[in-house]
Amino acid sequence: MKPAILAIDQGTTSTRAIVFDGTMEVIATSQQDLRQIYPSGGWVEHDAEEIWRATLHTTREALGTAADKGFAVQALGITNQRETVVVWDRETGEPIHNAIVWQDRRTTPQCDRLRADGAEALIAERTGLLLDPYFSATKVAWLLDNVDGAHAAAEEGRLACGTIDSFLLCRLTGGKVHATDVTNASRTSLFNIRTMAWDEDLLALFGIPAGILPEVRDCDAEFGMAQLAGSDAPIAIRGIAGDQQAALIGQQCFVPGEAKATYGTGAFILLNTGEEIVRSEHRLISTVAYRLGGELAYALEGSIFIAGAGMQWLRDGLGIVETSSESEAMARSLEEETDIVFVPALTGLGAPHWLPDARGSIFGISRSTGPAEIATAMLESVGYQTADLMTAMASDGMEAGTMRVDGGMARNDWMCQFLADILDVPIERPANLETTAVGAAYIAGRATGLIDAEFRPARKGGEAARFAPAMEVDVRKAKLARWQDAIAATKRFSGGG
Ligand SMILES: Nc1ncnc2c1ncn2[C@@H]1O[C@H](COP(=O)(O)OP(=O)(O)O)[C@@H](O)[C@H]1O
Ligand SMILES: O=P(O)(O)OC[C@H](O)CO
Repeated sequence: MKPAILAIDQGTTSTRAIVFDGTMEVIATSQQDLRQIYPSGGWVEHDAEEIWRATLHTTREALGTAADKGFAVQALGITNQRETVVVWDRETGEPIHNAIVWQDRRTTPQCDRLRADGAEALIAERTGLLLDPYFSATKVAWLLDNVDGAHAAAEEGRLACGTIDSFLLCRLTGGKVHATDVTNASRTSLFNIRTMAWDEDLLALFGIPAGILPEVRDCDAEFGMAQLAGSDAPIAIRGIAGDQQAALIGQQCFVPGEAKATYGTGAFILLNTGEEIVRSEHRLISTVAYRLGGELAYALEGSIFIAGAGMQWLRDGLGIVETSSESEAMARSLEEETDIVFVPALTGLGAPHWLPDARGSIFGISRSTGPAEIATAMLESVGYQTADLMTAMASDGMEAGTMRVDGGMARNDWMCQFLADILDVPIERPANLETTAVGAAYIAGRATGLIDAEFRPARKGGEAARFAPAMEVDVRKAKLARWQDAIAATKRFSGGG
């Protein structure tokens, strides 16, 4: 049997298992959608058991296909939606509640209280993050405060908590390993990105007992062995990274100044800043990019909460598009530029605004507005939000000359061209858009010697697509100005500006 590497990519909307060979060629894939649970306005949950079942199902399928093709998986990398938290019983392994998802806004009041108490500066200084319900700490505190007996159980050491990587790792190792990696830890608001350790002052601030937290390891550490159906032997877990950091690795943005943008449920732009923690003056966050082979790198990040999720809402909520991919033909069908502006603040606004209470708006509609105009405005909103982040990065002295894109929504050629036009930079898209899984497999493959550290997988798999800016300057400026007006109006309407 030939050696192979398995990546588990547990995303917001689906769980994927992808098997790669030593040259990062895809051997087998399996994917299962994940149910979104909306118990109340602004609340978003996932069933952690469903995530676990999907992990078992997809890995079994992918390992089976790989075996049929003569491949035996020898290393496993995990990558995951970040910030989403699970609290579980150490004894039984059972979650005490649904996972609270990164998009969930229920802890806005807690964040407001902490801000009023003047905690924001300390949090920013230690973690590189801002005070926002997006990050894990207030979600964990909410679970401990709202599930019967949880606080006492946590104090007595009977509970464990972690991001999705940590929950899956615990399950995959039969409850033996309670750990996470530096990238996921850096998203919690509890991890000091200078000392690279949990921060006691922050734990006290958020009211979280240290005993429930996982041990933090490098991305390419030894994380234990997984016994999976479909594999004769236990598989070494040798890689963990949050999905956006894994995409940065998968796109090989290893040199300071290199950046990528991933368009999935949300959209996340990460720019490698090397050994330096770059502090943004424009409300971007500093985060850990990776620690690989002992080398620590940081990133500057802009986080957009609604990208593909907007298209999902048009499909599942409004029913005005049948499939996400149909939006491309709809945008092409318009005979002239749309001047409709859609501010998709469906779960608040992320960077650079950070307004959890903001809600969406659509400007400029008329009797002739139909599904195609709305879908196009939704696609354009992704470009405008990206432009805001690129402007913020440039103002912080970090200019990206080109942008490497990936994620499910980057399949949309119309949107990639609009990105090139509105950002006025070339857009590069790799042949394999699953760069998140590539990144996770690359970490595990490199750690086990199955792939060479110098190997650059994004260059593989055929020609990457390139989209060159083609929009007239005046059109671009007018469009960006209209977007800024719409943002200002949305902020005013939401009481934030
Ligand atoms: N051709 C397309 N045009 C627009 N949006 C798309 C297209 N294909 C997929 N999407 C959107 O991309 C998202 C899926 O991307 P994916 O990277 O799998 O997300 P995640 O990792 O967040 O679960 C969905 O929100 C979907 O609506
Ligand atoms: O699951 P994705 O790809 O939408 O990524 C979610 C992010 O990690 C949230 O920070």
